[in-house]
Amino acid sequence: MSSPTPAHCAPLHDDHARFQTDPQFGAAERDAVYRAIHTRRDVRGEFLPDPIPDEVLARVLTAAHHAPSVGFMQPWDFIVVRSREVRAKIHADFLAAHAEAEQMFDADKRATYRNLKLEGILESPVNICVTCDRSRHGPVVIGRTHIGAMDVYSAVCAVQNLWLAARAENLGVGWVSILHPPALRAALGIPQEIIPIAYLCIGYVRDFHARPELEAAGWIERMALPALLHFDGWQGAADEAGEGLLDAVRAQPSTLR
Ligand SMILES: Cc1cc2c(cc1C)N(C[C@H](O)[C@H](O)[C@H](O)COP(=O)(O)O)c1[nH]c(=O)[nH]c(=O)c1N2
Repeated sequence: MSSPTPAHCAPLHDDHARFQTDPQFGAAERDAVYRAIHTRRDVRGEFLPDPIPDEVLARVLTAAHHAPSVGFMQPWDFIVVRSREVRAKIHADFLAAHAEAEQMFDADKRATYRNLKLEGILESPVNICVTCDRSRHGPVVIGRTHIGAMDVYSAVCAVQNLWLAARAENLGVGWVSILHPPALRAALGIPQEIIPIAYLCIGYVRDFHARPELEAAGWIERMALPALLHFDGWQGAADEAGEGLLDAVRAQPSTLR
């Protein structure tokens, strides 16, 4: 199953045109992007074992690689993990970390926490570890001169691109962070100077949940966006323009609230 070069890429690669020749999104394209954003889910328990075709995974990884990055640093690497043996090591570490994590919550929440499905390391056919090379392109990076964590934030942008592209490919992704970093490093042979950013499980799914699973489980609800909007400063109240924006936010479909 080969796919043609996407139309929006062709002019750039063929003529090295300076500007995009077809820059405007139509309504259907816009809606497709929002659909990917709003229907993306963190997938844990719904994975199917079906293999992911190489060309599909290649598109998803290419999307990740086209994320924004500070100073165009592209600090990421992607470790594609298919080996059951390697995944089993990481899963064993998850079980240990998960048991420790349970004890960190208040006693009345422990039983709920214990019963949450929080990973699909063995059920998903592919795991991907996204890393950050903090020294890539040397010590001084445009945009990271005063806020050192910008390289890490850039690697997270790659994760989000991957997650959304995967959704558009009908692939589920689950981020697993209940792991001991030294164990993850050891299982994957990650050098000391490289930071593991995200351990992701990826695969086709039986279903995508309609809502975040933590919300459905009564753990935490989605917060109301108007309560998170500030105007001209943390303490700022909405003026007339602000009220207009708040009304527009409140008019968003109720299914998104
Ligand atoms: C940095 C980071 C780390 C984690 C997560 C996310 C992010 C951004 N999430 C997924 C998280 O629980 C989920 O995104 C929210 O609950 C919202 O649900 P949806 O992603 O909208 O389905 C996550 N989920 C999980 O089951 N185990 C985990 O260890 C983690 N870790």
